[in-house]
Amino acid sequence: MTETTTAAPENGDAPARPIIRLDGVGKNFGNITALAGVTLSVSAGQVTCILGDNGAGKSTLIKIVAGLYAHDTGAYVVDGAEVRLSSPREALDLGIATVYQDLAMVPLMPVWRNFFLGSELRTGPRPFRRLDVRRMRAITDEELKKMGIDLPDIEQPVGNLSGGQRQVVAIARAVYFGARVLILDEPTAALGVKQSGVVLKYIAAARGAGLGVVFITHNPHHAFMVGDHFAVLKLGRVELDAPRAELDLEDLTHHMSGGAELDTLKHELERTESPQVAPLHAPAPRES
Ligand SMILES: Nc1ncnc2c1ncn2[C@@H]1O[C@H](COP(=O)(O)OP(=O)(O)OP(=O)(O)O)[C@@H](O)[C@H]1O
Repeated sequence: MTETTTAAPENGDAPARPIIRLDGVGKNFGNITALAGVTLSVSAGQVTCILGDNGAGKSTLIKIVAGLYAHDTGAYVVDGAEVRLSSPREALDLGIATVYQDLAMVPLMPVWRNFFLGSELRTGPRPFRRLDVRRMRAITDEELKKMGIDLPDIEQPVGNLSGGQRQVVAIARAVYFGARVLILDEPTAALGVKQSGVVLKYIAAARGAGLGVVFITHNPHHAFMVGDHFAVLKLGRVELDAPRAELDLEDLTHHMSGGAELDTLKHELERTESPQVAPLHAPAPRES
């Protein structure tokens, strides 16, 4: 296989204690079971990919991890202690940051302003405190450079950036504000090949900075470029849970494309082609 990968090197060391562990987690909405018995770990310096089709339960899972939903069953463990989060703020305080697809950015505001959105730095004595524009610009510039992101002008509105660049700014922002776990909700879903590559590169950079990354995606190719561990969700359950060493891109694609179901369907179709089914004949020409 010629696929280039940027996965973490396997060094044979015993894995460190995970930052996050879900143990048999379930969530119901009325009589709909969105998740059931989900067990999953996220460790520092590792990219955990969560794949699944529409309705598989990916959003519900990240909303539990991000503190938006409380789980109904099982345990959510952070740094070895069981938690029950009741807001995204609590998740952030534990170092768990989520970058959603819509990114929560203000398109007309400059890049540096979006970088500090909601956590602006201020200067001067009360009650005359004002935004510390100089320091926010300098930090944004420095942090983007640290991640290897080269934007020509951090004064430009964030809406002028490409989708991939905006994702990358959001990743750098989460790293700067102390994330230990970064949850990325389908960051490459709306992007072309080149822009997806840019985002995948910075997912690898976040892992390189020691973060535990949870990468939600529909795309097994993207997952396999950066993933250290893969979980495929199906109808709310973990259908496949494997470290990189135990599978290849073909296995992952097979699982994602409903490979097992397609195999069954193929066999059923073969059986249907039996002699009981009368062959079709062209109607005899009508006599005039
Ligand atoms: N707030 C809700 N109320 C009722 N049912 C819900 C709610 N949120 C999710 N569900 C149901 O739970 C199941 C899992 O949905 P979820 O959105 O987590 O899947 P998903 O994998 O993120 O799908 P997609 O890729 O389409 O976003 C689906 O059957 C969905 O209809």
